[in-house]
Amino acid sequence: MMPLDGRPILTAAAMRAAEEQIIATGTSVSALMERVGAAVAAQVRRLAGDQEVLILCGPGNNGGDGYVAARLLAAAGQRVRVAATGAPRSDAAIAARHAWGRDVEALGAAAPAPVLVDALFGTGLSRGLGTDVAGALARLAAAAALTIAVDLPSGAATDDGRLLSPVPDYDLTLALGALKPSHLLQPAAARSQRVIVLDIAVPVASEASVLARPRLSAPVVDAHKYSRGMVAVVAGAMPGASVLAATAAARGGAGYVLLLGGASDRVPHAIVRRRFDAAAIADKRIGALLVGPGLGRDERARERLEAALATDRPLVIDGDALRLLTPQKLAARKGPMILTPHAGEFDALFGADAGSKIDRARHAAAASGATIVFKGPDTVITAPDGGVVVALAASSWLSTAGTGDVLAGLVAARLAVNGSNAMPDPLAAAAEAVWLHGEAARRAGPAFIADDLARHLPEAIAACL
Ligand SMILES: NC(=O)C1=CN([C@@H]2O[C@H](COP(=O)(O)OP(=O)(O)OC[C@H]3O[C@@H](n4cnc5c(N)ncnc54)[C@H](OP(=O)(O)O)[C@@H]3O)[C@@H](O)[C@H]2O)[C@@H](O)CC1
Ligand SMILES: Nc1ncnc2c1ncn2[C@@H]1O[C@H](COP(=O)(O)OP(=O)(O)O)[C@@H](O)[C@H]1O
Ligand SMILES: [K+]
Repeated sequence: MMPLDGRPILTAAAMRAAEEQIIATGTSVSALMERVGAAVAAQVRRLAGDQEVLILCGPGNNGGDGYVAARLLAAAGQRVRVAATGAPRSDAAIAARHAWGRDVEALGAAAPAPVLVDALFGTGLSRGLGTDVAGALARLAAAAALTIAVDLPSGAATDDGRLLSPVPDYDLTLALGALKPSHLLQPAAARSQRVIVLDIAVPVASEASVLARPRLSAPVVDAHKYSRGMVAVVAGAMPGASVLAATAAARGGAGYVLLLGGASDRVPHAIVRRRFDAAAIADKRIGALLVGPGLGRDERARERLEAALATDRPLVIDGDALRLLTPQKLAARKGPMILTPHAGEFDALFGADAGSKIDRARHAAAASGATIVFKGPDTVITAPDGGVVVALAASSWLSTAGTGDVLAGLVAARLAVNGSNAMPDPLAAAAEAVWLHGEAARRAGPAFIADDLARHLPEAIAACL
């Protein structure tokens, strides 16, 4: 099965536009539905074996896909029943219902089957399911051994990961033609164990794609410690955080890591310690200057942040520093910047507006001129020029103190390494860091602490060489 890495992510409107393009070139909606139904039926047949299949059909084209799949499964000898919310409404779904030609049970009265296929609602869902429909779906899903959603779990909005009504757990979602934001954004993404994209020969393109394993290279043959990429980490009130970040920067591929102004004595010997002063952070060899982890929010923190902003060095801004800034102030600064907020820091800096995590991160990048790593179980990376990368769910064991400091150090390392070869590409650097962070967490297994994570970074890098 094709991996999801690097695949485009389309909103409901973009998917509809792609479908309309195909329809405009002479493919009918029914022909497209036949293609979808066949692809769905093939997956169901592969997984169901000789178990009975119950397909739930809604009123729109998602339901139409269900009727087509039912007909093709029955023709192939599969035991299959159909239950529906009512009569189909779209022309293509009406035709598909007619072609099925067999009994259609009322959803509320339908008996369960071991394999449940949800073709109730897809990208056309406009509100939560009624309580009767949601209740029947929950009952039938709970009684099934295998649950499969066609395009999207019914009740999940397409574009922002919201659940408009209660959504049961699915073993598999068959995304039609392309991934939609809710296949990656929480809480909707967590409703399905797996997602497979079915190719329905609709050409799809998008500025947004799934985070892919980066291709990295070993240092060039004549590399030296400064040419490899130099990171300077500004320390502050909580020295442990800056040590975690500096350690991650060193293990994340930087050739030289400076820790400026830290009070901790438990620092790896490879990390060079210096007093913090304006001259130290203006060093032209610094490929990325990190400010924020453990910085504090006192007067000294403000001074250090101001000094960092005043340099022309590529900047990574995390943690406390994000609480001391405004988007306008960032927009006024020249030079590459990457911000790594979690949800609380994001809301404080950019406002707790409504909208999808992707749209909010996109607006934040445009408003600040910085690349944004909007962290969480569904990390979204956006660049001011519109590029968007969304990470697949990483290990939930990352929800432990200090892993954000590790990520910030890693982002700085990748920015410095990336900038030592060419013009820095902050989006690529941030994407590399998020991927390596997730991979290190996967390799660290359960119940790791942030200190352990940095130790797994070299293995994660090795997987990209
Ligand atoms: N477009 C194409 O060419 C192709 C699309 N394909 C497939 O179609 C899917 C999109 O189809 P779709 O646009 O018909 O929407 P769909 O998700 O079936 O539901 C819309 C219907 O439900 C209704 N409705 C909405 N919410 C409701 C609620 N809570 N409770 C009750 N009713 C509700 C809504 O009416 P409303 O009441 O909102 O006016 C409307 O009648 C897509 O996911 C893919 O599976 C493929 O076959 C390839 C070709
Ligand atoms: N449930 C989760 N699943 C996957 N990744 C998570 C989860 N919770 C947190 N993370 C990741 O762990 C890191 C936590 O960062 P942050 O909240 O800044 O923590 P801290 O400030 O303690 O270092 C981020 O990279 C975030 O994306
Ligand atoms: K569905």
